[in-house]
Amino acid sequence: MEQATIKAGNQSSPSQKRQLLKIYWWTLSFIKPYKGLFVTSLFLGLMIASAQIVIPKFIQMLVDDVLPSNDLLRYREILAVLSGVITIVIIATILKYVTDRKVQEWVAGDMQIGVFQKMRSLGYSFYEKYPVGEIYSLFHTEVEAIQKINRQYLPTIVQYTISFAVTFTFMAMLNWKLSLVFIPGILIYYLIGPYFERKSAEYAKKLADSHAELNKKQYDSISAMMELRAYGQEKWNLDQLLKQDQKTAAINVIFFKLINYRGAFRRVAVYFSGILMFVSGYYLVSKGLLTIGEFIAFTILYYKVMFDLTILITNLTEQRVLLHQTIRLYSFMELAPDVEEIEHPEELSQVRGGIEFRNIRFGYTSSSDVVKNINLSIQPGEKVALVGTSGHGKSSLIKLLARFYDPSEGTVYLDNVNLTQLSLKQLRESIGYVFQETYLYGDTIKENIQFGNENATDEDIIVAAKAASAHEFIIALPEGYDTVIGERGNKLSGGQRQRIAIARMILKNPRIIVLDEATSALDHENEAEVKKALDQLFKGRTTIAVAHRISTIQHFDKIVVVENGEIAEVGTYDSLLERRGAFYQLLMGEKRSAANT
Ligand SMILES: Nc1ncnc2c1ncn2[C@@H]1O[C@H](COP(=O)(O)OP(=O)(O)OP(=O)(O)O)[C@@H](O)[C@H]1O
Repeated sequence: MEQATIKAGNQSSPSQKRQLLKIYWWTLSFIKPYKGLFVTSLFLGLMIASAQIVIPKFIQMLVDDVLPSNDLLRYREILAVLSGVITIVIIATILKYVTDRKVQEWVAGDMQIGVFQKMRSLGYSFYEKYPVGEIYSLFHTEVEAIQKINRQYLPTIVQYTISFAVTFTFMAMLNWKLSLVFIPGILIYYLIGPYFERKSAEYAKKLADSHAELNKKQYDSISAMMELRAYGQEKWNLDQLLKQDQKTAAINVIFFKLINYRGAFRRVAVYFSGILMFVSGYYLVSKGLLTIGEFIAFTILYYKVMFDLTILITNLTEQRVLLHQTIRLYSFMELAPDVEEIEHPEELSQVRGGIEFRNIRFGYTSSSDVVKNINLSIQPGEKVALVGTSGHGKSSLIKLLARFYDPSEGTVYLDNVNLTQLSLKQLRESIGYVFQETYLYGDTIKENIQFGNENATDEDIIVAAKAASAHEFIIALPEGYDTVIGERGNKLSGGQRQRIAIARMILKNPRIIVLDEATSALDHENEAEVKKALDQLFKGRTTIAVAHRISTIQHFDKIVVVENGEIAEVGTYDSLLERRGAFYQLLMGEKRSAANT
C-alpha cells in the first residue's frame, strides 16, 4: 500500500508568510489558559526594562553634576537610589523567570497532550495512511520545535521588544537628532539582510524535511532489523541511512553559512551607525549642544538598543526557522478524522450483536471501489466466515463494522441502529478484534491479559487464561504470570501470543468477535490449541471470521464468498459444496496446493 506524507503546503507560494503567521498564532493559542500569568510576566518585563535605563541617566548626572561640583551628599543619594533600582531589577528578574517557566512548562505539556489526542481522534485510517516513522517525527522534532518557540523564543522576543521600545524612546528623548544615526545602519541592513533571511528560511524548510526523512529512515531501519539481517541487506540499509545523513549535514552546513553571513552583515550595519554616532556626538559636544554626561549616557543607550535589536532579529529569524519545522505538525493538527461521532450519539441498553450491511459500497479513494453491492445480514450469536481470493475486499469489509472507515454508500447496522448514530465507545467496546499479529506489550503476561479489562482480578485473569488454553504454558514459565514477555511478546511463540490475545479478549467480553486471518500463520499443533481457545471465545457471541483455510470453517453457520469486492455466494458449508460454484472452486484450489506441498 502506498503511504501518504503529511503535506507541508506550498512553501514558495505568496501565501507562505500568511501561513507562517497563522501557525505562529496557533502556537501562541496554547498560552490562552494562562493569560493571567503571561500578563504578569509582561508587566515584570516592562519594569525591568524601565529600571535598566535609569542607570545611564544616573551616570550622566554623575559626570555632569556630581563630579564637577564634588557634591558627596548627592553622590551618596545617587548610589543609594542606584542600589535600590538594581535590587528591584534582580527581584523582578527572578519573579519573571519563575512565572515564565511555569507558563512554558504547562504550555509544553498541553501541547504534547493536544498532539496525542489529535492522533487518537484521527483513528485507524490515519495509521494506515501515514508511515509510523513520520508520525514519530511529529513528536520527536516538530512538537519540540513548537515547545522551543514558547519556551525560548517567545519570552526573549517579548522581553527584548519591550526593552528596545523603552530604551529607544529614552534615547530619542535624550537627543533625537543624534538618534537619527540609526537610519543609515538600518538602510544598509535592509539592502542585503532580507536576501539572507529568505535564503536561510528556504534552507530551514529543506532542513526540516530532511530531518523528517532521516527520522523515518531510522525508524524503518530499527523496525526492519530482522528482515534486513535475514535478507543480508544491512549494507544497503546503512548506505541509505548514510546518504540521508550526508544530505542533512550538507543542508545544515549551507544553512549555518547563510546564518553566519547574515549575522556578519548585521554587525557591519551596527558598527557603521556606531562610527557615525561617535563622529556626530563629538561634533555636538564640541559645539556645546550636548554635555559629556549626555554623550556617555547616549553611547550606553545606543549599544543597549543595538544589543536588543540584534537579539530581537536573531530570535525572530531563528523562530521563523522553527516555524518552518512546525508546518507539518500544523497540517497534521488540521487533518479532519475520516470518522466522527455525532453530537448526541445513541447508547444501546444492551448489545445483542445483530449486524446488517445494506447496499454497501466502499473504496479507500473516491476513484475505485474495494467492495460494492454488499447486502449481508448476521443474526445475534451467528458465526459467519468470509472467504475468497486474496485482495478481494474481505478485511476492508470488516473494517467498516467498527467504523475504522465509513462506507461511501449504504449503511451498516448494529441491532437495527445505523452505526453512525451509535456511540463510538460503545460500538468499539462491543467488538473484539483478533488479528493475526496482536500487539503485546513488553510487560508481564498478567498485564497483557488484564489489558482486556483493567478491573479484572487475578482470579479473572487465570479463568480467562484457562479458557484460552494458555494457563498450562504460562505456569510452566519460570515466573508464571509475572513473566516479562519482551517487546511485542517476542519471547513467546506465535501460537502462545495468539492465546494470550484470546485470553485478553475473553476478559474484554465483547458481544461480537471479528477474526482477521487469526490462525493462518500457525502450524497444526499450535492451530489445534488456538482453535480450542477460539471455540471458547466464540460461545454465545456473534462471530465474523476472515478465513484463509477453508478446512477451518466447516462448523460455521454461514459462509460468505467475496469475489472482486462483491458477495458471490452465501450458504452453509454443505450447501455451498453442493452448489459446486465459487466456494467449491476455492476448496479444490486449497486441496490442490496442499497436495503440491
Ligand atoms: N488502507 C488501505 N488503503 C488503500 N488500499 C487498501 C488499504 N487496505 C487494503 N487496500 C486495498 O484494498 C483491496 C482489498 O484489500 P483487503 O485487505 O480488503 O483484501 P482481503 O480480501 O482481505 O485480502 P487478504 O485475504 O489478502 O487479506 C486490495 O487491493 C488492497 O490493496
